[in-house]
Amino acid sequence: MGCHLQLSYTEAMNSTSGLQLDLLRPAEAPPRRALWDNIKGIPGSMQLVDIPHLRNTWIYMSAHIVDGIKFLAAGAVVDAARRVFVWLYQRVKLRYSTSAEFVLGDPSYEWIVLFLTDNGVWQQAQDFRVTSKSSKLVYGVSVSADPEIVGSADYVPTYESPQLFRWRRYWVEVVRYRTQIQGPNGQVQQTAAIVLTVFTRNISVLSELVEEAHRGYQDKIKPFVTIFLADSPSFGGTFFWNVKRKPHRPIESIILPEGTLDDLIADAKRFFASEAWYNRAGIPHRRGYLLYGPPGTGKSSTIHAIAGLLNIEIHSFSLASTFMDDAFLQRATATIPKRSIVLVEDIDCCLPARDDDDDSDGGSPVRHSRSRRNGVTLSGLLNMIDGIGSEEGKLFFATTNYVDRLDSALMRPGRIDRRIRYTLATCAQARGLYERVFKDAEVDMELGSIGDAETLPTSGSAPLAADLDKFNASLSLDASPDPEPSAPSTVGAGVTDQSAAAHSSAPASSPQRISDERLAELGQLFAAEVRDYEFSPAELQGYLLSNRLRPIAAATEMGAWVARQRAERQEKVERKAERKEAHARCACEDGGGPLPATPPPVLPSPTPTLTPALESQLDQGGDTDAAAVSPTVPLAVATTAAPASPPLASVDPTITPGANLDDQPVPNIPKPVNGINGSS
Ligand SMILES: Nc1ncnc2c1ncn2[C@@H]1O[C@H](COP(=O)(O)OP(=O)(O)OP(=O)(O)O)[C@@H](O)[C@H]1O
Repeated sequence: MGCHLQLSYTEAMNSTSGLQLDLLRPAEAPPRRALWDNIKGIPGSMQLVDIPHLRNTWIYMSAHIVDGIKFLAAGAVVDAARRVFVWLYQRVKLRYSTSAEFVLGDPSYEWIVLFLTDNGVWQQAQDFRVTSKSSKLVYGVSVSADPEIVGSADYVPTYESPQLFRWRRYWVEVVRYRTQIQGPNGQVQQTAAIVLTVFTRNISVLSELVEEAHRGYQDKIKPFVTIFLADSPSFGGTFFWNVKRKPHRPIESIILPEGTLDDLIADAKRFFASEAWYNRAGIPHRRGYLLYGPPGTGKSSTIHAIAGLLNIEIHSFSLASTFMDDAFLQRATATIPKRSIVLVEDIDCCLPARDDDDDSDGGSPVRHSRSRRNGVTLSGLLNMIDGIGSEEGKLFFATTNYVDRLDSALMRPGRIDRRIRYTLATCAQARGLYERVFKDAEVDMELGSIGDAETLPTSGSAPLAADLDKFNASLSLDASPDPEPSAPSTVGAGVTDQSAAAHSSAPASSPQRISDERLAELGQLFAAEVRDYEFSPAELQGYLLSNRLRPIAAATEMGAWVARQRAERQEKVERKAERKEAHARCACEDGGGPLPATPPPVLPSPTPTLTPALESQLDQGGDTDAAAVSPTVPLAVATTAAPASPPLASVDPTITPGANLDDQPVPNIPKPVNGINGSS
């Protein structure tokens, strides 16, 4: 058996030589045991060993060993070369390059991503992270030509291996990597960073690159307002600003009493233009505005429109976030770049109400009291507003629905320099809103027809019907041929369907633009149905949008809508009063006392409200009350229907007209009716 093995092995040896030995398959190689037996000469097999065979074996093995050594040497050389190259590369990189890191969450990260996109660097990538887009700014790579699909997702490359590209005459290396960082409470946050290395010793090249990236970013986002939301916890001092973009809001789309916006914009522009003066005078270069009033009156919209007009970014804080605390506010504010808006919406929401103050220790009682929900204190908020981080050309905006909850320390000049009161819509605003929604609207005769049976109220009030008749008589659309007189048909509550007749003679379904005069007339008709300070602009906008394709019906049906709203409000008031009464009855039964008779609730109509003019006088000592610019509103308590206004004292006897608001208790703006005033 052993001999047979040896023989076959010998044959194999004879038939192979040199490099061919390498091709021997393991199956053809002699069993190791046989080789071992040959060499060691185990008794019993000694007689089988012959020298030539042993020599062949040695030749075979030495060939392998030599080959192995060759491979090892080659590997060592390659490895050494690689190490030398890396070493040299690192030296060159260190000596002849400058690097910068851009961390996700920092605004500069956005600049660089966009810069790399514009320079086509991403095009070489093969590995992407896809996120559904929340903004219209495309960072990623365009992958679809379908306009329905384009822009619906972001393709952000995720590769971690270095990429080289040429910028101007320099080579630039880009590496993007993902990492995790751990917060103080053990939370883990995923983050990413981009490292750019420019191969030059001239550091100004890198800063030029960053500046170019910033400029490109600003050009690209010009049509957008960028909003950085501080809505994630910070990790080891790193802040994660969640970035959102909104298209610019045209300033004309904000309908406020005349002069309000112009005044505010002029003030902000003056502020930015007078940095040198601030520095010379030793006054911190910052300015604070408080916009206050019921919900849906345009406070946030104003800020976004101003940010768009001045081309500045908004950094917004939500004080209600559970992770917010004083230290976060301070550090996050310090990261906000110069010439930005710092926005705190609903600034009252994290602070204890004034009523709570009484329980605190004297002096400035709420100064250190903690928010009910998180670690933000009034003291922390004040430091954020006028601390070092806020001094570099920043506009501070705060909004609130509950101005009377704010501490006077917050309202003092230097922190809040101007207060602007927002009210529910006046008739003039209602008209402006109507015209804004339907300006340049193309009206399909069919949809816009005033005589359309489906759009007309079937049981309209007489004044409405009369208005409609009057309006019908003058209704015609620009560029439409004069309607042929036709037999009038009666539709709805006695309204002549002249438009329907016009429709029958007009070319079917040819949208036509409403002329400005007609638009103004329709706007007037619309506004005539509402009272001053009865509905918020947001409510009116909601109604108008639900009739966006029916401008004429929107005007003519407004009366019905208003009637419905009033009925609903009255119903709510009654329900609320019933609940209160039931509650009181229960309490009396529990306590055993007699139940006092309560008069049935009546929805106050008209709703007494402080007019903007009155508010203006109250604010004279303060910097502003922009809503008061309207000189036509008399100093009185506005009533929504009664011709005679109740005396001022009936609203709040503590308010002295013309006095500085800071010297007075904050005026007690009448409680909203059914929550329409926003302060439920
Ligand atoms: N004065 C206004 N002019 C034009 N549109 C307005 C006005 N007020 C409100 N709107 C519209 O109503 C909606 C809500 O407005 P916005 O968010 O600015 O109100 P707000 O006062 O900030 O409300 P809140 O106090 O609830 O935050 C927006 O879509 C805006 O277009």
